[in-house]
Amino acid sequence: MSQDWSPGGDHEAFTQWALENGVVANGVTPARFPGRGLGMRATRKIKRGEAVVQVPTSVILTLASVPETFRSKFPEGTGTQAMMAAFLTHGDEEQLEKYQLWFKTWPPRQDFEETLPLLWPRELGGLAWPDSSAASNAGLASLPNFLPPCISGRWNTISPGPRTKKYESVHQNLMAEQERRLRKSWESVISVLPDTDWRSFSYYWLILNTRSFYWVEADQEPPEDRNDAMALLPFADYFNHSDIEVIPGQCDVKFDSNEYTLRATEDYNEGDEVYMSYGSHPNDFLLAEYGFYLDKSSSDCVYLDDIIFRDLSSPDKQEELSLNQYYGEYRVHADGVCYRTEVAASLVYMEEEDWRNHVLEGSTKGMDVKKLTAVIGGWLQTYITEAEATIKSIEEAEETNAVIQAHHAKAQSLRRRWAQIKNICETALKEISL
Ligand SMILES: C[S@@+](CC[C@H](N)C(=O)[O-])C[C@H]1O[C@@H](n2cnc3c(N)ncnc32)[C@H](O)[C@@H]1O
Repeated sequence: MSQDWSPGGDHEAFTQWALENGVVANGVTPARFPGRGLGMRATRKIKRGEAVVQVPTSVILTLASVPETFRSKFPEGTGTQAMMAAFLTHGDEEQLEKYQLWFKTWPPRQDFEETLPLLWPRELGGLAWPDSSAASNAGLASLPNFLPPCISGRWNTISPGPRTKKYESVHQNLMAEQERRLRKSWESVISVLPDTDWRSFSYYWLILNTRSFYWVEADQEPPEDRNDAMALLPFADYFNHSDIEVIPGQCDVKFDSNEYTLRATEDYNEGDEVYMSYGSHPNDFLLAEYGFYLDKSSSDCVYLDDIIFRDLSSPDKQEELSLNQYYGEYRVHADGVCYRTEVAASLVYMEEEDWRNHVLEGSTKGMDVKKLTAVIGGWLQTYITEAEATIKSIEEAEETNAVIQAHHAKAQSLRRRWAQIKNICETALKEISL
């Protein structure tokens, strides 16, 4: 009789294929974990640092696996993800034959539609795509915003402060960046292969987004855009994420021209789920990019930039922050706010000259802890008010809106995420008030 964690026939057949093709599984096997799909289960005690999976480069799927005759159709500068997703959509059966058992283990498109906000209905913050009933995203701004601001860039209770400078942020306004990347890939592919099917292409693009590993060919320099350094690794793509702290110098993943090696970053007992860390990502990033978030995570945080720039809206003050390398990326963790946030808060109440001397030379003239706490406390309270208003509006929509009712699990997931956000801000508020 099969146990409840048993992965099922397709996964067993694929595992057999992987082992026959040189993949080494050292104490781990694919298994089902409720709420996480497939993952890796320890078949014995595992010690931190042990190599648990090794994948030979002969079976990994990289841009180099895409035949030159296919790649050469695309203009220079076309992204790796776009070309690989196009190959998976169009590549001839013979070329892809050897991977068929692997492809059967991947989640269906329906799973992405359930879990990834960018494919959700517009009422829940999703976007218009070529297969949507809505032709464009016009009118989105008039709907209530249920997604966290780090994902949607939108707020219900405030207008974000202006940004007079550009800066790179990996964890804010996530959906706009995802949309930009996916649309760019789509446009470059249909310009070359106009008969490409959107649903297949976007499926493989999302498979690459959620299952790929960092990879650079042995003889090549790392590309400027990290997204161009990707490969799909059969079998290794079963690992689920946990917020494990990777000890510096003890890499959990390593590759060379022969193989990709994944090491355990913790001790495990037989029957435990063995995780890998996808990176120190806040929950909003995990939700937007991977379609899940963690109940507890020391990497979780939210950003105050939109709130802070309301109080520091003048171009002069923004110039001051920028010149001193303190422009943007203002984080709140449950244990308080980051130093950048404190520096920005000081600029609200200090004379500019005192602030500059403080930032550049450590002068304490003009500093006032009470005023600092009041400014930061006000910012955190603004976020808490937003969380409370959004939770209320999700609850109301669950009573009154048929679309939200039909997508109850998604609405509940957002409601729980907003409760986490409120808790982060409240805990941080207590910390700074001590
Ligand atoms: C690399 S795959 C891992 C294998 C995947 N669970 C499966 O069933 O094929 C990444 C995807 O697994 C899921 N996932 C990873 N870690 C998770 C976690 N801690 N909790 C819930 N889902 C998780 C998410 O759907 C994510 O997009």
